[in-house]
Amino acid sequence: MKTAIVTGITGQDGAYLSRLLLKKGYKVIGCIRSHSGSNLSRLKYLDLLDKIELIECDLVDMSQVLNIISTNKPAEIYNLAAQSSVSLSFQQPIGTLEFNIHSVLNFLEAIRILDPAIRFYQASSSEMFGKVNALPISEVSVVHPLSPYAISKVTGHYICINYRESYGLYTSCGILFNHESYLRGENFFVRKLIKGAFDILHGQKEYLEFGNLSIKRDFGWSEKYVEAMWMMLQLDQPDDFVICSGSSIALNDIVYYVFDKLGISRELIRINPKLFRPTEIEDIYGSNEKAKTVLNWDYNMDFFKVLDLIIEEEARNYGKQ
Ligand SMILES: C[C@H]1O[C@H](OP(=O)(O)OP(=O)(O)OC[C@H]2O[C@@H](n3cnc4c(=O)[nH]c(N)nc43)[C@H](O)[C@@H]2O)[C@@H](O)[C@@H](O)C1=O
Repeated sequence: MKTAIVTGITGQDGAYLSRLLLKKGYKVIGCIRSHSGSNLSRLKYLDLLDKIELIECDLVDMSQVLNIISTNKPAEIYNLAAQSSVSLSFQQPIGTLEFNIHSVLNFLEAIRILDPAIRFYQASSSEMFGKVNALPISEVSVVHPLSPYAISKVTGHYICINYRESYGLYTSCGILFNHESYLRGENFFVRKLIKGAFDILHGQKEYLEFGNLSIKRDFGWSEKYVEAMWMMLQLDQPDDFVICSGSSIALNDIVYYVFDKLGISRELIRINPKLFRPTEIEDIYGSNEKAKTVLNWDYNMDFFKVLDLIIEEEARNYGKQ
């Protein structure tokens, strides 16, 4: 039985990836910040809590990273832990950069010292390409980060490439575009919209406030995206892959779709300039050609279908949690 360590296991992707790894017969070890302070609701929702092992580990503390690897001897490590909010990174640039960079570096140093055969997956991000100069984005597009979060992801990405090229480590980076589900945190746009719309339906909110809705993003379905993470680490050679749907949608159209579908008046959509970010990507979408041909990953979900699925799940669970 192979052991996989998953950092960020309490998040949307961590929960779905753990479920996938368990189905494939792995022993799954999750790194958490602390037993008392971690939000285990997603793992509980997917009924994974008694099937995985959770270990407290401060990922910016090298000795703890060395310890978790030497004790558990993983074959694969999936590094999903991060301060993942672009918006928060503008308020907490130092904390974001420190955590998102040092955690990667600690893992790769620990792997280099303890067992260079361990395969490492890094969660890179489409945000790395912020100031877009050509679309669609591919694995060789020029990076130009527009936020502290994006800078931290560019740095983590290149640390992985450098450890691959300099030390021969097996490091693969998944460059994931926005991907959503019912398990997405409520501070992210799509879940905020759908949960908020149900709050309006149930009389808990009078209206919803958003930032800039005139921009476009490439959105997909989280459960399919985590499959690509696992597929990457099964290749003979490490490599980097863009994981995306291949087209972008205007945020306005997403909001209208959800409000219209639930029969909520569009007049209850408010724009609050305070929610605008200092810098914003106007339009971005990627090419998943390499993932489809080299990885054999398939993706053909229309994002409005994804919205339908999240709405159905919200409807089933609203008020229960
Ligand atoms: C690929 C990337 O994907 C995610 O980052 P994100 O794109 O910042 O995600 P989000 O859902 O917060 O924003 C999506 C868009 O929606 C706009 N927007 C408008 N109005 C509101 C609003 O009211 N709230 C939020 N959150 N966003 C809003 C916002 O300005 C942005 O353009 C993370 O997983 C990240 O870790 C990652 O790597």
